[in-house]
Amino acid sequence: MGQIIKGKPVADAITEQLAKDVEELKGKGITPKLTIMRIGENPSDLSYERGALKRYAKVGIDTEVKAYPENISQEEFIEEIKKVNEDNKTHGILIFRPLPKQMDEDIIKHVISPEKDMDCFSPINVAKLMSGDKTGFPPCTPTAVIEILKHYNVDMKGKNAVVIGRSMVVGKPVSMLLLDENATVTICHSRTKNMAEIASKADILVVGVGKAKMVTKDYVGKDAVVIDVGINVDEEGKLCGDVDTEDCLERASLITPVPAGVGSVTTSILGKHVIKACKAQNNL
Ligand SMILES: NC(=O)C1=CN([C@@H]2O[C@H](COP(=O)(O)OP(=O)(O)OC[C@H]3O[C@@H](n4cnc5c(N)ncnc54)[C@H](OP(=O)(O)O)[C@@H]3O)[C@@H](O)[C@H]2O)C=CC1
Ligand SMILES: Nc1nc(=O)c2c([nH]1)NC[C@@H]1CN(c3ccc(C(=O)N[C@@H](CCC(=O)O)C(=O)O)cc3)C=[N+]21
Repeated sequence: MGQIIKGKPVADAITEQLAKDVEELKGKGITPKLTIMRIGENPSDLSYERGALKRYAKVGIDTEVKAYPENISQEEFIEEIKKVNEDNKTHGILIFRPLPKQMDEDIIKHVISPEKDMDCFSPINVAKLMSGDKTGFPPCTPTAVIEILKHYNVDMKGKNAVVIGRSMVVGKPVSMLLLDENATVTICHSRTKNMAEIASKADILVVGVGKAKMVTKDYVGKDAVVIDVGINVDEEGKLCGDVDTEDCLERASLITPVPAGVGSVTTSILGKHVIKACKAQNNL
């Protein structure tokens, strides 16, 4: 019988270090600041925002939310990003994605300043992620996956890692980060054949698909570690992941739950990025 591994202890360990880093910066007269840019009122954006505001109030990271109406034009939004880029008090920027349909992400991604881009939106940070350059900012959720594996002492070196999903938000970046940890990585997607068979060969299975409880025990090899990135709502309106946790527990060794899994670590990684940006911008 496997064990459920929660995100909270991981998030708490990171937050403890964050509080120390903030104190040190404040001793130098610097207050780290994050500006969140949100368009509309998407529930999953609001959930992330709530989590971030709560955590940063505790550690002392100044957090400003700039909320815009759903129908803001691309031109206006670009002007707003430029203003925040130039705001000397702001060290980090988070723009919630996906953006509404009147926006072209392939245009907007070039506007955000790479030094302030906390979630790998800028092509500069994407390139740094691909080349393993540690001066950039990898996206927070994939980084949270790696931090959870490290926290629970899961050895990645030489292990078979299977990632289901290939988006720029979850699947592709988490695959690159696993590769950096010397795992042997296989990426599955909607056209993959025999997916359960491939997945069941994994020592580490990372799932970011967006399909409630899609991953059942036939995807899970004996004693595999399963990381569930999905955030979905089930038939009863409850939050659930992409993994059928109950079903998979009999074969897996460790499984992250949803809620209280990867999502809760994402906000602490974002805080870590803000500190890193703040230090870099102050030549520390
Ligand atoms: N915990 C957190 O902090 C976060 C959680 N999430 C959650 O993670 C999940 C994934 O998000 P995101 O990557 O943005 O989603 P996208 O919809 O952008 O990507 C989904 C990926 O899954 C693949 N896929 C879809 N259906 C299947 C299937 N039946 N079999 C195999 N692969 C499939 C798609 O393949 P193809 O490319 O072929 O279409 C695609 O690569 C969502 O539930 C989202 O809510 C997202 C961000 C943060
Ligand atoms: N550029 C960008 N990057 C993202 O990573 C991104 C995004 N846009 N848009 C929205 C989605 C959603 N998302 C969540 C992150 C954490 C929680 C989280 O902390 N969840 C808590 C519950 C928090 C609560 O609801 O109070 C939990 O799972 O336990 C939720 C959702 C990141 N996303």
